[in-house]
Amino acid sequence: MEIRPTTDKDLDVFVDTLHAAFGRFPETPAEDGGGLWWSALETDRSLLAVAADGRPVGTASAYSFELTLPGEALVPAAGVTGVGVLPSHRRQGVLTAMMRHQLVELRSRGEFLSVLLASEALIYRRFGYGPATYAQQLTVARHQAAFARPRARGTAGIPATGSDAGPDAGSDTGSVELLRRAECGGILEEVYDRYRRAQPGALSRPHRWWALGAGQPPVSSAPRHVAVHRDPDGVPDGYASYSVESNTLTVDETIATDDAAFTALARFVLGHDLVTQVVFKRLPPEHPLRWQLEDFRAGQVSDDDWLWVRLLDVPRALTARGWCADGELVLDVDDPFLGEHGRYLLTVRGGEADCVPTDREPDLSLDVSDLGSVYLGGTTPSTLVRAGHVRAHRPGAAALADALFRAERPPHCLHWF
Ligand SMILES: CC(=O)SCCNC(=O)CCNC(=O)[C@H](O)C(C)(C)COP(=O)(O)OP(=O)(O)OC[C@H]1O[C@@H](n2cnc3c(N)ncnc32)[C@H](O)[C@@H]1OP(=O)(O)O
Repeated sequence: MEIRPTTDKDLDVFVDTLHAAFGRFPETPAEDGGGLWWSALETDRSLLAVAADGRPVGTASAYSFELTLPGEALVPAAGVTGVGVLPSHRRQGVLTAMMRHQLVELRSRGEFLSVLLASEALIYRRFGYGPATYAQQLTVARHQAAFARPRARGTAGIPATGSDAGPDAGSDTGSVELLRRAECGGILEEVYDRYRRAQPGALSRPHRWWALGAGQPPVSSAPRHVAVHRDPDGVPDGYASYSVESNTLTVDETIATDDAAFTALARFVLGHDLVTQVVFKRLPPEHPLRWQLEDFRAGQVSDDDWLWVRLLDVPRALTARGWCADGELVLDVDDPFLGEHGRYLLTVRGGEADCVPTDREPDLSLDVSDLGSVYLGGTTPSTLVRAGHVRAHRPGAAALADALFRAERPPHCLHWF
């Protein structure tokens, strides 16, 4: 078997093979050639696994994204996608060969992080990926959707997300306008881009995604209503893209650059007539919306992992992010898939880290996939110690690691790719 890069000429074969791996058929291409999820594929980052008889049997690709790290650091990240192996060739090591080829190639491009959304949770840990961000689906019965009066006294103004004071749900001084997806793509792109730069765990949505309508709504051009929130000066600062079917209003995503805009948008969709429930997809864990409702049980929550993270260069990755607490930690990191092992002294001072090889006794021993899980601050190291996956070599090591790895706000990603 050979793993080879693709060119534009291979796109049809790539798409065909990938669909066959999922047991599907490629949708009929739109006349203008856009709007399909694979239209944003980067052929120079795509791989085909070809069997000895010349037949393509596996695919893997990657997008060029920017990932926001804690401390609002924007770094390049490879978004692994389009992974599939024909049912006739499974469990013969095709994926393993493609993953190895891909990781080596990413490193040769100078990349130090790769991320993916896993179709199944059992596939990617062996390749060094760990779940790092989580998303919640909140289903609210509309008859229970009354908002509580904020209990904080003396709330002045409407602070930005992540500040300590909460927004007064009733004091929005902005406005909500109802548009169609087809008429507000530019607004969505601009608001999303502002939001993602300040949100740890968020991925960029390259302009070509919006231009092609690639991916899922509201990036795709599927018909959607869009509630656009504007600040008192008329500047868009949030949106909720939604559709209504069988008395259920489903919000694809609610993007807001502050809590007040989010609250206004939530009020807007929860106030929709002839709807019995509102489903908010892909909310960040611990989102305040449940707390804002009078009836805490009005919302039903289901949790899912979202972004999986893989470190390709531990010192570079650890020095690239910002840090909220000072301290020193010795990490002993095992990377069995790449046959590597390293021990690093992580020193954090004033929000920045230094990370160098050391032979000091370790504080924590962990697999690179577990380092991926804690990297963005969405999983505490102590959880993985308690689960038996990370070894703490001294009392207090896990608590120190928790304090160090915490992000200024829980990481969250809702971009589908
Ligand atoms: C980022 C994305 O694109 S996610 C999309 C992933 N693709 C899909 O889910 C499409 C449907 N599935 C497939 O195409 C294939 O089953 C794949 C790609 C998941 C696996 O490809 P394969 O070539 O069979 O994997 P490979 O033979 O290299 O397996 C490596 C190991 O992973 C294990 N493994 C692979 N897939 C799975 C799975 N779905 N569940 C559990 N274990 C798995 C294998 O058992 C094997 O274990 P071993 O080393 O202990 O023997």
